[in-house]
Amino acid sequence: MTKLEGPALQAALAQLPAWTFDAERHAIRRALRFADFNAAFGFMTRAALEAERRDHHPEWFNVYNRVDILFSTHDAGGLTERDIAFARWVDATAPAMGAIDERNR
Ligand SMILES: C[C@H](O)[C@H](O)[C@H]1CNC2=NC(N)=NC(=O)C2=N1
Repeated sequence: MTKLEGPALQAALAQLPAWTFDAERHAIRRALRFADFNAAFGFMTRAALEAERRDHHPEWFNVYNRVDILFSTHDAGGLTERDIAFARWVDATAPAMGAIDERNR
């Protein structure tokens, strides 16, 4: 899987307005907030099963109702289409489970 660079990277990021690009990590981040720990962990459980299915795993951090997600393809040293695809899954799944973006608080 090729690391996304240049115009291909810009085009991919343009499809993911809810995510921020971390240039240092060559990764994307999204900070979610749920109603409570149960809702946050429910999302994480679904995401964990999805990660296993994809063989593609997030770096993430959870405290109570917050889930901070970072996607990067470790084997490629940066962002690939696999991260973009999983980010789209998060975008389709998290709002339906009550998530809102942490910065909108
Ligand atoms: C052996 C195994 O398939 C690899 O280590 C996979 C597992 N999950 C992974 N997840 C992520 N985010 N990046 C990887 O490079 C990666 N590699």
